[in-house]
Amino acid sequence: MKTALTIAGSDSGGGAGIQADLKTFSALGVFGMSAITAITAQNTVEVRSVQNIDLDMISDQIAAVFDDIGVDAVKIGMLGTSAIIKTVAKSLIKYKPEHVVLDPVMVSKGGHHLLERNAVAELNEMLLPLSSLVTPNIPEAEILSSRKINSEPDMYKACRDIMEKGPKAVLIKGGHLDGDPNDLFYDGKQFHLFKGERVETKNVHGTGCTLSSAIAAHLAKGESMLTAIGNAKDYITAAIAESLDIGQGHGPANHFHHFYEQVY
Ligand SMILES: Nc1ncnc2c1ncn2[C@@H]1O[C@H](COP(=O)(O)OP(=O)(O)OP(=O)(O)O)[C@@H](O)[C@H]1O
Ligand SMILES: Cc1ncc(CO)c(N)n1
Repeated sequence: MKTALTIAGSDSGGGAGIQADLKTFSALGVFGMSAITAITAQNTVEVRSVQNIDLDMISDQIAAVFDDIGVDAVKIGMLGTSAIIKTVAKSLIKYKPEHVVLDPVMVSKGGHHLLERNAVAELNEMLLPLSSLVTPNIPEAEILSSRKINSEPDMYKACRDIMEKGPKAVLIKGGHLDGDPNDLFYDGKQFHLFKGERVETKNVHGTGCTLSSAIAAHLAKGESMLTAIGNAKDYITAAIAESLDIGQGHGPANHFHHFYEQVY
């Protein structure tokens, strides 16, 4: 069986972070493993508190998985601090996984900072060069490219800027712009626009986590980058279309709607 490792934060509410990633891996038939970087007390409304995990514990979790089981693809989510970024970068340099999908998580939907503001330099310098694909949303792409993004043409310019930081490819998610949520891919040679159709719902908690872990799962199964992204885009669109109206805020994407239909 193919395996995927998520290096990310825990969301007690189950909609984002490690929990979203493991649900996605399972739904796509890949064996999911985790290295937890931080624990958040979180629900559909807010992040109440955050506890970062000790650096040694983070690198031990990663080493335990690589030394024994092996990893076909890595997904990286919330990293919290520049010290955690450095720790994860060191592990990636040691184990050299073939596929690394980096979701540069910075701020939660409710506005809570999940990455120290001064850690962006480390993200750029240490992790982007180790990534097969980096998947910023619009605000994250603005920070990584130091450029305002108000339209699709701006996304093309930001893709070029972000590629200069050294990832093998970039996918800017268009969900935060008006209109249909189209995501723009660039690998330094070709652009590809992955077109979406906007689902009118507030239940979009964890959609970025889900998209990046779905890409990692499809890469783990041996698909090419463009095929993996296309399949992951179909997966997140269906998971948003069937998203769950639980909690008072942004409800989560639904990974198992076929199964849930039977048990409602
Ligand atoms: N309302 C929507 N309908 C359909 N697709 C959407 C919608 N909103 C976002 N998407 C798509 O979902 C994926 C995730 O994008 P989004 O911009 O929501 O990520 P994000 O902001 O990083 O999410 P989060 O921080 O909650 O994890 C992208 O493919 C995007 O185009
Ligand atoms: C733990 C965690 N990771 C990522 C996100 C994405 O917004 C979140 N809300 N929480």
